[in-house]
Amino acid sequence: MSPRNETLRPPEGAAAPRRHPDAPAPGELLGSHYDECFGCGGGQDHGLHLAARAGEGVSVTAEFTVKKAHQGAPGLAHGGVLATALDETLGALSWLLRTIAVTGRLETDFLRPVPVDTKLYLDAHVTGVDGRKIYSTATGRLGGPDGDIAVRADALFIEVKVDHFIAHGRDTEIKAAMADPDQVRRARAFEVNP
Ligand SMILES: CCCCCCCC/C=C\CCCCCCCC(=O)SCCNC(=O)CCNC(=O)[C@H](O)C(C)(C)COP(=O)(O)OP(=O)(O)OC[C@H]1O[C@@H](n2cnc3c(N)ncnc32)[C@H](O)[C@@H]1OP(=O)(O)O
Repeated sequence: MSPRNETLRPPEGAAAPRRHPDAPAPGELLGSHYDECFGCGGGQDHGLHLAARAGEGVSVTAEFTVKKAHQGAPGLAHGGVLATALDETLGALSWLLRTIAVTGRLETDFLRPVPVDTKLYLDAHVTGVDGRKIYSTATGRLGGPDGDIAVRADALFIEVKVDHFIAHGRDTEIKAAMADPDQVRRARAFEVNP
């Protein structure tokens, strides 16, 4: 499905996505980029605990089970939580590019309601790269990786350096992250030239 919004379509001359030679192998679990991340971190009780795996090329798959804490309407997932699942899955593509990137735009289509306790099967891939701009798309399906599409998104991520987080993050958390060798290792795993 091609993006409905022109600004999310890779422009003429954009480069084809290129998997970094040191990217995790297809099938490898990517792990969390930050333990306190609401999308993928183990340290957030009500977080999504989304688990992503490297796919072929510049693609990932991920799974997320909707919990009681994620409701909007009775027994149904909140749309913002579903958008977060898509955002997090798209963010995981950074591991394959070995580029740190943040979401600039995220356009989400909600096609079916998603009940509590449902497992959402997500996949995402990069569609093109234009300088710092990374174009990508994701879907979330019900029942299995080939099930009906419940949600989909097109996105534009923008490449940033670690300095982006150091400049904008709250001091307490940045200091703690910088003092944690495991966190520094994870940040470096995203960057070709840290
Ligand atoms: C050692 C300790 C340190 C810790 C390290 C931790 C490691 C963590 C590792 C990995 C983290 C990954 C986390 C993933 C989590 C999931 C994803 C999220 O939810 S991310 C959060 C939500 N997003 C934001 O908070 C962005 C907020 N926005 C910004 O900060 C800026 O706007 C930013 C960086 C996106 C761009 O600002 P500019 O000043 O750098 O660059 P400009 O010139 O404005 O944009 C560059 C190009 O992109 C276009 N652009 C930018 N934003 C756009 C937009 N919204 N729509 C269309 N185009 C846009 C511009 O038009 C420009 O294009 P032209 O080069 O002129 O062609």
